[in-house]
Amino acid sequence: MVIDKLEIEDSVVQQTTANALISVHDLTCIREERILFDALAFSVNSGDILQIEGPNGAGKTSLLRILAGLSRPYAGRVCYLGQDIGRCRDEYNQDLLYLGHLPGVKSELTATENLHFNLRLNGYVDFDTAGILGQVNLTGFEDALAGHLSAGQHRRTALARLWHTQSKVWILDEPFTAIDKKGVEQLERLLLAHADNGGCVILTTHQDMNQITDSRLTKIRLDYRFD
Ligand SMILES: Nc1ncnc2c1ncn2[C@@H]1O[C@H](COP(=O)(O)OP(=O)(O)OP(=O)(O)O)[C@@H](O)[C@H]1O
Repeated sequence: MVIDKLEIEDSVVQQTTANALISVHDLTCIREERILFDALAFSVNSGDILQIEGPNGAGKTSLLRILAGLSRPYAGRVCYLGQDIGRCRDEYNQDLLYLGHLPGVKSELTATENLHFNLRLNGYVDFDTAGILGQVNLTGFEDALAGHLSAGQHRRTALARLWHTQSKVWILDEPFTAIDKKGVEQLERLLLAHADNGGCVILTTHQDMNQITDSRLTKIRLDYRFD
């Protein structure tokens, strides 16, 4: 019987990371001939909140995009439930909510239309748009064009889908940007509740968090490298 190398690697990965939602193996990323990180290995379980730290340009967004399957690493692999994400793309995409630091909100649509569009795109058909927008303090702005909203309200429009999604894996690039203090606390509580309900959160932020204490966080630091 011939077993290809990937099948052998898959079985090893499944044994070594049986309980992990996400596992990362020997991940290397090179941009513009600069190694951002190499041989990175870690896993993320249900209940985990993982913060990727590091200075501007260290490679945090690059790592999140690789974890979300939006770009490919130079080497290494990312697995979801022990399977390479390239091999379980549909299942992974269904369980993944990725919010990049450009929040994917269309200026020419209203807050309601944006939320509706994003939830429908992710397969949801039955939801209370006004109720969800109320959760992010956008009551009264439901019909405002996103292009006319403040920066914080614009960001809240993007974040609103977190209050409805059933995706387990949340990958969030700078989710607190432009959000006021109360909104940050509200979002932190939502992230904690999501993790407590069996999901996981992987995020970057340059902002201090108060609700999510250090004891609740796992941190991975990327440093700016010149080699
Ligand atoms: N698609 C790309 N092509 C070429 N270079 C890229 C690409 N994406 C990122 N880079 C470079 O990789 C480096 C890391 O960028 P990245 O956005 O991952 O950093 P970051 O840690 O998220 O920074 P910040 O804290 O400023 O958001 C930067 O020098 C950037 O110019």
